[in-house]
Amino acid sequence: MASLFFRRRLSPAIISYKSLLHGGGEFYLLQGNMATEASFGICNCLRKFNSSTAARKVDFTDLTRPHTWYPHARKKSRNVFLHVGPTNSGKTYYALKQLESSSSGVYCGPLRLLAWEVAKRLNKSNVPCDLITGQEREEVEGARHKSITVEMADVTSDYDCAIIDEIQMIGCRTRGSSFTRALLGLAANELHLCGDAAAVPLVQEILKVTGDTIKVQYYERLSPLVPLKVPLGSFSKIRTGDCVVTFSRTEIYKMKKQIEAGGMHRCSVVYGSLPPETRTRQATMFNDASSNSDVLVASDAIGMGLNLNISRIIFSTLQKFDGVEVRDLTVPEIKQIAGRAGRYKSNFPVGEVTCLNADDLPLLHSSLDYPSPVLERAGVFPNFDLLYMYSRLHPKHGIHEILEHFMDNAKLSEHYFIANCDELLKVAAIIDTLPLSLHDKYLFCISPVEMDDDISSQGLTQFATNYSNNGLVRLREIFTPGTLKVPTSHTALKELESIHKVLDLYVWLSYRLEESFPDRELASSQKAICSMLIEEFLEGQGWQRPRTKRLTQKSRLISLISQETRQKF
Ligand SMILES: Nc1ncnc2c1ncn2[C@@H]1O[C@H](COP(=O)(O)OP(=O)(O)OP(=O)(O)O)[C@@H](O)[C@H]1O
Ligand SMILES: [Mg+2]
Repeated sequence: MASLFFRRRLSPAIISYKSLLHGGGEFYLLQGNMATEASFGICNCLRKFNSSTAARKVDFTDLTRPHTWYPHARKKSRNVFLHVGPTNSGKTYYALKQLESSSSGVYCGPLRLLAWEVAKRLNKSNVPCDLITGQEREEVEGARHKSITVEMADVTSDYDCAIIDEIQMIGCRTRGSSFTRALLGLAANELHLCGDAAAVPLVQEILKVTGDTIKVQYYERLSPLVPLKVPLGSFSKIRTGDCVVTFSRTEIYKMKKQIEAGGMHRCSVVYGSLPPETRTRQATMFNDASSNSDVLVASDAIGMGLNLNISRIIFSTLQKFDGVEVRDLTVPEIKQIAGRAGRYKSNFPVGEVTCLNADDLPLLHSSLDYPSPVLERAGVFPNFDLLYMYSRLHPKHGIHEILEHFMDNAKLSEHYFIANCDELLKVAAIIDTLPLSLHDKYLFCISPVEMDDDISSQGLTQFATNYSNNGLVRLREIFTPGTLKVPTSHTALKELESIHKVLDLYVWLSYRLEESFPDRELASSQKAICSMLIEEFLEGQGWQRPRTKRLTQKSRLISLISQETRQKF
């Protein structure tokens, strides 16, 4: 972290000169683990950079050779294994076996929940494994393995073995570039890619220029998935092990209430804006046959790679609002979600899938029969070095203008598209009004903020403003510990979820600007309180409301933590 501060004080000329000399890997600034990957290509540009006329000729928006951005990986001839097949076919299981037997390695997952699951599994198998996500660093003594979210991939370290799970995400509009970065940048002797067969031709094309060897291994489902011919029709037919899928939180709570009103079942809920630790506990409760929750009501937050004890998936709708419009679910989305039913070695060896309404059945059936469309292009995004070098030629441009320029002018090869950065642009528009360095602006832009959530975006604005004014951001300037309460309404619940996001953002920033965001511990303990209060709300939502011993203890714990926190501050 000291290097961050060091770097902020360096003059731009020194940075470019040092990048020139070292050709990448020395500075640690970027997304995830902040590893910069100044490229051979960039280096070639930089060799000319001392001459300003030559610099002006360099086109930093040329992103046609992203494989050259990772000199460390290019020094290796990697053995790449593509494990592809339908859901629940043992792809991740096989790759993890290789990771477990390797001398050092990294698992890169698309979700925090999956990174947690893998770290837990490796540690349980006596393979010490660190957990690293944007907001967590859990280091285990003697660990030579890491389980991380893909954004955290370190492209400057050497690994014996690396896994990128759900590689088809390379085609994702927003996060695809993080998968491309890991694919091109991980310096591993063995690189295992798990996912949908739709990614095979694209990965093969992309890796033609890297000198790696590629083997493709196809997998079959380990247990059957049966599409039902009849719809569920009514919640009175809900059974233990069912998972009802719907896409808005309002609908999730409405359906939970309807199902529980029947008096036969108790529901866990999983959806995107619940704190991840709450999602895991809700899923664990549903998985645990001895708990009183036996039905799951969830959004597509359960859709990727997770192993749940689901017997039957019931789509309440096959449409979702994707932030821009209401649209039909895509074939891969339907398959991913349906694939959560009947997981191999779970309580339900045969999975079933159906819809609530008969009208949706034809689309469900045809989607399950249809192969996922082959991916044609992978996401790519300019790294900080490129943005920075470009900014040196256009010193008056703010980060918004720079990003827009890259979006409009990037040169790409036929296998790539430039990742959508609408969210970054929303932050950039606010951050540009503050007197911050490009690097700091970039950090705030890539931080995990949801700009459409008022509380979350206000939190970010406040953090950035205080940071810019004082260089120091104390959490209690915007948040009074000890004031959190169990929500009594859905509006209050939503507010608490947003407060959790702001605290999560503080923790994220504290890992990157450690001295300026010193209250990580307080933010983490308040985050834990938020999740506990949310869970208490969820427990109180049921058809029975037993004030169990566990609940009372939990309440006591909350008040203890609050007291402790109050004493501390
Ligand atoms: N050979 C095996 N022995 C025991 N359990 C296995 C084996 N193969 C897979 N499993 C178990 O089966 C379940 C599904 O496997 P896995 O998660 O690897 O599937 P996947 O193909 O990666 O699915 P998805 O596409 O949904 O991610 C997991 O719980 C896994 O632990
Ligand atoms: Mg998997």
